[in-house]
Amino acid sequence: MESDIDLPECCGSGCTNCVLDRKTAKPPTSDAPNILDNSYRAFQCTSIIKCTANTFQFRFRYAGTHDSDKQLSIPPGSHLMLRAERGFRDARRPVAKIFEQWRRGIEVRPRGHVPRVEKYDKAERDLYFSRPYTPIRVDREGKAFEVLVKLETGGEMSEYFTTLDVGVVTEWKGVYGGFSWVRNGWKNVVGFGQGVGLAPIYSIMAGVLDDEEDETRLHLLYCCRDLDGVLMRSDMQAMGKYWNFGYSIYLSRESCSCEGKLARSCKCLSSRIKYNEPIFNHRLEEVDIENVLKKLVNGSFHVLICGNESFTKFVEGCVTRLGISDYYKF
Ligand SMILES: Cc1cc2nc3c(=O)[nH]c(=O)nc-3n(C[C@H](O)[C@H](O)[C@H](O)COP(=O)(O)OP(=O)(O)OC[C@H]3O[C@@H](n4cnc5c(N)ncnc54)[C@H](O)[C@@H]3O)c2cc1C
Repeated sequence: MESDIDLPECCGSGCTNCVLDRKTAKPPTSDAPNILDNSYRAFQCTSIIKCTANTFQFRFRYAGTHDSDKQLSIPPGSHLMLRAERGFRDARRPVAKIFEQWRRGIEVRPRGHVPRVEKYDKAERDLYFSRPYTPIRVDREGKAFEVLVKLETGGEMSEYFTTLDVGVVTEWKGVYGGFSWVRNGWKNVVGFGQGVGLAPIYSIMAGVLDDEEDETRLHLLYCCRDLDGVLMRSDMQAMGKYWNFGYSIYLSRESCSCEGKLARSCKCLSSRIKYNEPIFNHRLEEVDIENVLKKLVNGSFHVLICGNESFTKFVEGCVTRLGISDYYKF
């Protein structure tokens, strides 16, 4: 029998019989049956909000009619697969106004050869492609979830997202992911997120704050290019009112006309942020990570990391040098 270790990567072809169903599919977490049972389900787009120049928040609500006894269960930190037809452009749906500016800003380049992983389910016709996305919020009763999507120039699914509008029905399946939250499992959890990599860490931390019996202390270190690129800014401010949540935002490329950058604080920035908003006009450095983690070494703690490859490597290197091996990379 094929062991899980030998299984190939997900080929991104949106197969009904997906390799992920064997690798990282999560078992149901409660007694009520879940709408998401590892087959594609219809979800209608009910809102689209522009968060930054290239990141949009989409809300999707279950569009099935025969599952009134089922609930929508998506554990924090897990992801779903969205699939779309390879021929989605043939539908010639008009581009919604909300995406016009992004589309104008992109340099349109022909798609060259994009390497594909060998198709897992060869019995399935190659009609679809799929990509994973991480819900930031789930409304169990309303059977809806929200995702933050950073549109990539030349990206196939990014193009598909720009053909969506309120009312369009999409196909999602899940639930996937290797991380499981355990209530009060650690005294402290420190999350390092970068850009849209905030999603799994945000959903886990918001879940802890919603759970009155969970007393885990949470520390979020979030990295962005500039102030306009900060996602979930007002949500983080609201979370900051909880006794067990603290955060800092680091801006690596915020332009600055004063000399504050040298002093790791900046007058131009302070005029644009709220009183006591913990936003710093410099890149996250090893010393910042040390300062947070060294205070926690005497209690149990866990580290979560989500960002691009170089960010993940940098944070992983720092925590490893501090002798910490209890960390999870999304
Ligand atoms: C577990 C997991 C969870 C995720 N959660 C989220 C999430 O919540 N939100 C989110 O926004 N993303 C998330 N992602 C990333 C997401 O799945 C997609 O990878 C992302 O949206 C890009 O997909 P795409 O189809 O638009 O780009 P692809 O078509 O896959 O292209 C990938 C990259 O290659 C570039 N490219 C494509 N064609 C060319 C070409 N001809 N020449 C040069 N470069 C080219 C594109 O610009 C893009 O940057 C997650 C990824 C994982 C693994």
